[in-house]
Amino acid sequence: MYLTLSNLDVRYPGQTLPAVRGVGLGLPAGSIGVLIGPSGCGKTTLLRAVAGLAPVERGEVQLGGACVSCPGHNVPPEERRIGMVFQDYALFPHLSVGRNIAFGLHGVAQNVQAERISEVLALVGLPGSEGRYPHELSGGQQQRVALARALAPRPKLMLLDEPFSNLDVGLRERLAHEMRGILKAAGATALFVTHDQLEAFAIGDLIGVMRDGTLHQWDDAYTIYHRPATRFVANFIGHGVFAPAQLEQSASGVAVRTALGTLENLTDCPLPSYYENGECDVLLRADDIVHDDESPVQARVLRKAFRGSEFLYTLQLANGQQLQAHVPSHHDHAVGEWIGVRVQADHVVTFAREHGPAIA
Ligand SMILES: Nc1ncnc2c1ncn2[C@@H]1O[C@H](COP(=O)(O)OP(=O)(O)OP(=O)(O)O)[C@@H](O)[C@H]1O
Repeated sequence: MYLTLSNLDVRYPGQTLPAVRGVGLGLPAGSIGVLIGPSGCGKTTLLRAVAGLAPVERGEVQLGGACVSCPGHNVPPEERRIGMVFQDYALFPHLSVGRNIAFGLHGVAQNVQAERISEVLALVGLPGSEGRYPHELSGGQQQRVALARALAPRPKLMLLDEPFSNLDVGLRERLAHEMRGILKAAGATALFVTHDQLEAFAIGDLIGVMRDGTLHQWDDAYTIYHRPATRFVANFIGHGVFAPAQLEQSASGVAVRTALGTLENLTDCPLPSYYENGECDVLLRADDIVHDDESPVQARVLRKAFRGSEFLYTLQLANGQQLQAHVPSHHDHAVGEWIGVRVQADHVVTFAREHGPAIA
């Protein structure tokens, strides 16, 4: 691993509880990790701790095989060789683009500096922009200059904290893809903070879902979505419901009985063999529920949200259980109508029964 965090606690002075607690993760060289979670869960604090800008109380930060924050040993932020990009661009308005980028290259011979500036400007898709000024650039262009400036000194690690949050939605989505391409072309290892899950999926090789200072899961996007480690992750990412289910032994192993039929471990997602009284909740994602006129199971349309290519239907079974389903938008059913549904899930994920919110 290129960046390793072990059992990290970060506590601000005067606070009784650490803002980050017991966080461990590993980021391979050249990979992009994304931290996502509700406001105040500690994403920025974790990023700042990696940079050496927030007080680590316990645990370790290793970067490129060397310890930068360990008990009794703390490398100062300016010696960690970390590049940072924040939401507010932070370009110097009175300096040209070239001079802004040169700022991170002090001590470098002028001709080498000029070469590197033109190289990183080309990398971020703004070749030849050395002489322009920040006020002559759009928000997205300014953010790309900020990225070029952070990349110019060839940092060991890039930290990006909600770099698109000041941009409008369409631009954010495009820039998220561009940003991934740029970081990959630069061979950078990066840790990125966002609260937008589509942005996280677009950018991250690995995604960390945080809550209340703890890291609930650190995995690739597919695993986070299809095999959430906790109810919180299941709830926070994507749409779906927790449906009451009963664990039972079947001829081929363990299965769960639900109001929509019995589900077995269909692929590589083993079902636990025990829950108290066999009672559990199964996660049914909106894309696990298929609209099928032939199905004997009927559900009533409670709500519908048009999403272009599909509707997100909120449905209710005769027993009152709610479901959500993504249905191609040419199946335009009215609220109150009964439609046939069945489960088509490749992953069966269960959690201990909890009488919390039914909609994930
Ligand atoms: N300098 C500080 N001193 C004391 N407490 C702080 C400080 N900075 C942040 N906190 C607290 O630490 C917790 C985590 O904050 P942090 O900014 O890391 O969360 P976040 O997940 O990045 O939130 P957001 O998505 O809103 O930016 C919050 O409870 C916050 O109030």
